[in-house]
Amino acid sequence: MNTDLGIVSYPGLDKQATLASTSWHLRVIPMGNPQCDPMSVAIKVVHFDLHATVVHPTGNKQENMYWVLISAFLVPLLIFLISKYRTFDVIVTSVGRTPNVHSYLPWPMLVVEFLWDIPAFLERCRVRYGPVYRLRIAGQGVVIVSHAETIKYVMKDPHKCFTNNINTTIFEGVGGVTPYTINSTLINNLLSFMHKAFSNRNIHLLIPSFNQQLSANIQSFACRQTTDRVSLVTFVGRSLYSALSLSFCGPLFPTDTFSEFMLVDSNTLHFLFPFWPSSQKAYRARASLKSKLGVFIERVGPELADDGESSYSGIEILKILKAASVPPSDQQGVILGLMLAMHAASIRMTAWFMAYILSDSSAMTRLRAEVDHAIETEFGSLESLLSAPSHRLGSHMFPLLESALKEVLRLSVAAITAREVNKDTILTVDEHTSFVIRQGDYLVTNGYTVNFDNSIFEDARTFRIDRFLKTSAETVDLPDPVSSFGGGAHMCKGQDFAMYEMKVFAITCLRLLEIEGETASGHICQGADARCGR
Ligand code: HEM
Repeated sequence: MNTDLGIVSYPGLDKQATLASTSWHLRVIPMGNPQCDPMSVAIKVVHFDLHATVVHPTGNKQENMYWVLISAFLVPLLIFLISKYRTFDVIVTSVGRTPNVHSYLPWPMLVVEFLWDIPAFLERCRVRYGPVYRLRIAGQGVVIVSHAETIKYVMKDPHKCFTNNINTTIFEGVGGVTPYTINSTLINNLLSFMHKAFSNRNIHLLIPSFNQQLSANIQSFACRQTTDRVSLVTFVGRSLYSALSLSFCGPLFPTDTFSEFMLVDSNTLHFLFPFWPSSQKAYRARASLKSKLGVFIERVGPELADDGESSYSGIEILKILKAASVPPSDQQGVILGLMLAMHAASIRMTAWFMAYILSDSSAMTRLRAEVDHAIETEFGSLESLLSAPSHRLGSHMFPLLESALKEVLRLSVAAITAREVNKDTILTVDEHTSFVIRQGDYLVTNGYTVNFDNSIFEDARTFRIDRFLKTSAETVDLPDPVSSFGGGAHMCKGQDFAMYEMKVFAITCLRLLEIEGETASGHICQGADARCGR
């Protein structure tokens, strides 16, 4: 059961099947770091359990017991009953109409089945109904599209038939902003500000402080004078979260909000389906996080009154909100919504990257060789790499790393997004097949099918570090339309920075730390064969 539903970072079933079957230890040993006492750090163990951590990154024992009971008895029973008594019919078979997924059981059952395992549900329906089909949930029509070219068309939206309500849903539904406080003009202003701040042209303003914070955070994990175990997501997430928050919002930002943030992110969908059992936990985390953001906004008050441009983009965003008369309590919700975009996918994708290379010792060795070679021949030291312009970390310098990151994104990114249909339109799948899509329906693109399609990607379910490596000096672009960063007007506004930060995290770890996967029994894994905990 997967409850880790980040907005754009849903870890799919396939990775759990291949990587999550055991509990692992990650031994982190700083290499030649004069600030660390090698005797004390060599025994330190950072523990992560891919299944329990990435899928259930947080939660206390009582709540887990609750889930165990539900998982063990009620839910299997429910699923059994659904599959036994529910009949699926293709209601309309005439050309031009979408096949309807029809159930005689009430729609909440469909929602439970959907939330239970989204990729598996979508794949089951695709096999049964084809690349375009329609569900009804609480009276709302939802059309699912699982065809590469059609997804591309929806993202590009050349005839302006689809409206993207996701940002409003996130600000209001997840951030808790009062409905109608923010309009589409304000949202567009915020998005274009984010686009500018995180574009290749401007990230040089962000990266000196980000890189300094990040390498300090990574080293401080390795130098901890304790044998406490932390999860892989925590190791990656805390390091990235505080580095980006401080360089984006300034030194007054409350970095002690990481746990609350992760809880909110993991339960994103539960804000939209409040009946889900863990929703209350998410609501409490959100209240605590927003109250700390409220204190932060109060403390930066004098900076907001300053007419000059702040060196922190987060402060400029608060100025935009203030100028639009958004009340302080709603400013907290907007900031929370933007934080989800900034951190959620990057943290989880970087954690998956670490998990994949820890599972594949030859991939780790090749990456380390590439990093060492670049540092020794081109930069001289890690410090000078970290202060170099971002374009110097491009695919020409780190072709294997770039390919590895693209492969991790292909396998791990949530390839599902939604649009509202604002006028009747025809979706064409091929020259013989097209479907009428009705105004008022929601259209959901299912990119999982495309990412795991063997006719597009050979042996699509396997992690291949050099899949996107054409020659030693060149990487291949992800085949259209499988962009992990979306497409069209709503393409990810932080994609340049996202690639950069994942690279910097990987390079810093590969250069500074000796990292080994180790099974729970203490046996050090030697590549893919060892990863099932034998
Ligand atoms: C590996 C990391 C990331 C991935 C895989 C990712 C992926 C995506 C995707 C697929 C979308 C489009 C959703 C849609 O079309 O409905 C999106 C939107 C967005 N992303 Fe990212 N993202 C990442 C990191 C970031 C970062 C670091 C930022 C920081 C600014 C960011 C900011 C945004 C924003 C503001 C949007 C909304 C764009 C709009 O609606 O116009 N993302 N992201």
